[in-house]
Amino acid sequence: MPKEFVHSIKVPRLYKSAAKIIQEVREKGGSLKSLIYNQRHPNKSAIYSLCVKTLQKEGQIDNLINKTNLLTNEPRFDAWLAKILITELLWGKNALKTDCKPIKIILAYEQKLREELNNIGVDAFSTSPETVKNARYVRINTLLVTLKKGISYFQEEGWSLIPKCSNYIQHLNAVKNLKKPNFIQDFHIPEILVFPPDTVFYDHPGYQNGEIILQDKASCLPSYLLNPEPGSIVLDMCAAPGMKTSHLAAILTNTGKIYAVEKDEHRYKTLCKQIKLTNASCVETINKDSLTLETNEYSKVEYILVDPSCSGSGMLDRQIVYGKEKGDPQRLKQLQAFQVFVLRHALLNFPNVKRVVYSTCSTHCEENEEVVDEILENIQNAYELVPVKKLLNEEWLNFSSKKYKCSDKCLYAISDVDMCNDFFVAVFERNFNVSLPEYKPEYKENNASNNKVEKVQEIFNDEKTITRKRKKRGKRKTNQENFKDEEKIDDSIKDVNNDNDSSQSDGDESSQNIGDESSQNIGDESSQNIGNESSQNIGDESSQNDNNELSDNNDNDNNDNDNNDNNEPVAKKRKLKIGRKIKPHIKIGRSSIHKKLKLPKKKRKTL
Ligand SMILES: C[S@@+](CC[C@H](N)C(=O)[O-])C[C@H]1O[C@@H](n2cnc3c(N)ncnc32)[C@H](O)[C@@H]1O
Repeated sequence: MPKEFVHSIKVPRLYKSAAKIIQEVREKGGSLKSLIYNQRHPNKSAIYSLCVKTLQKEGQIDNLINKTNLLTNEPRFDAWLAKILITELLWGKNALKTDCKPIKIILAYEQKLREELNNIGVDAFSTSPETVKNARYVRINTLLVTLKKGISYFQEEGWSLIPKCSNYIQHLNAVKNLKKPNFIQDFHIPEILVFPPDTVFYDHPGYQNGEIILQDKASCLPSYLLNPEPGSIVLDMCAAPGMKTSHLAAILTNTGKIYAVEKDEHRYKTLCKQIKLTNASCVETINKDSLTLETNEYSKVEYILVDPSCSGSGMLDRQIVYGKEKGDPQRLKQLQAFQVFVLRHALLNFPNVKRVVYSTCSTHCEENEEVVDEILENIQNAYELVPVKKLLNEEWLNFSSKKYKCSDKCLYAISDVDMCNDFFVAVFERNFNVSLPEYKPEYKENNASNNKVEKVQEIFNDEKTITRKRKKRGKRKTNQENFKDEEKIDDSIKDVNNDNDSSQSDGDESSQNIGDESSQNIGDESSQNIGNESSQNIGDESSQNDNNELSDNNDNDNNDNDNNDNNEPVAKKRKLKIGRKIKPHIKIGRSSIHKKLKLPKKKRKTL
């Protein structure tokens, strides 16, 4: 081929996509997993491992770029693509084989880069932990397939179920040492199966048709601890993308009712898809701000889940991108104000609620113990904060700090110990002998963000009082008036929420999905994976690329954006053969928790 044609060889799509993604993550704070799922690339796992590796090595790479003057000498070189290609060159296997111009440039710098890398040392400038490796959790969706059948599918695929352990510490050891082909049932939540970290289930037919859900154990704990009895009425106040809602529906065996409320319109659509995919027929989805729910209409609610927007600092995915975050104090205060506000609303405005669970995927006490402490002041004795240790038969290891009023009654999941995401859960139980305290907004003078939320709360309360008075007088608000009220509340709270939503979408189960792949790739196997997958792709993709330039360019344009918080592409309608639908749900032993939570059968009328 004549020389002049060489420059027309395109950069493999894998590298272009990965470069675009890390640019978005760094410049716009985008969620790594969402961005990857929004790609149409056939090998998301390869893109993910390449992006993760690049983000982890970013400090080193920046240093190498400076020392070698790469971008000064090549001013037209895209800096993000340079980072991706350097990663592939230095930490990939047999990488950078294509003859396109950017790759040729990087190869021309290879010797310098390697020399400088030796000078810098391996661990210098590393931005995030490289050893993040959690187990892979699969929740069997008992609304579509029995647990027994779900287990047997994996066994038929060559997996081998190892026996359950007799205590939690033994279980954790078993999970730490889990190697293919072994898997184990979770110690606490029977419908969760635990696989070795380097297991990929994205292409599993059961995942595609909703029979298995890739949900981290930590994210299953809130619904498990809320533990609504079949037939009861549940309110999920912050529902999208619906992982916990669908888990709750499974716990209810699709009996009773779940009101799943989601404020964000886009996320609401994802919620609806997830509910449909998982056959959670007892769920009624509501696209609304749960703070503006007309509580009279939901007066029969017995259980509430409050899983609000949070910093998401406990998510492995975030830790990969940002390292272990200290958290910006001002932002944490804003989040806290919002979290207190929603939780207080749940506890004090639904007269028949028996139990409320509050959860975050945050490691910050500002979003956890401090929220619970503030709430404890408000609720007086109308609720008891239940010691989670007891609910879990003493089989748990990490709890909230004793230096707070909530003491060690709340649960912490700690990734290094519990082999799942970091999570916080508090369980409140109603004491029907004490009437609910009046719901009064507090005004905090020295805290701007709190003021903002308290102001919203005041508006909200004023509106409620007006509504009540109007109702007493037999007057209903016009739709227009209602709309204006919502707007007012919305505007005031917008800033607080906007902040949260980007992070909270990373939050939750995210790690369970691509997260798992990340972990599978990060550790020892990372370089293997990057190497294998990317070099495999170079050839294929560049040839694909040559023919498909348009689709390549439109990578981000025509996406369905089906991803949820976990970045699971939900609602894939393809019906795959595995696992014929099996109607009813098997019985799962939750009686121990029910026994622990001795709830009065008689409900007192309050409010
Ligand atoms: C942490 S995510 C919830 C994850 C969800 N529970 C799950 O397990 O899939 C928080 C969600 O709450 C929503 N949200 C925040 N403020 C809300 C409000 N006032 N009313 C309803 N939804 C809200 C956010 O848009 C976001 O989708």
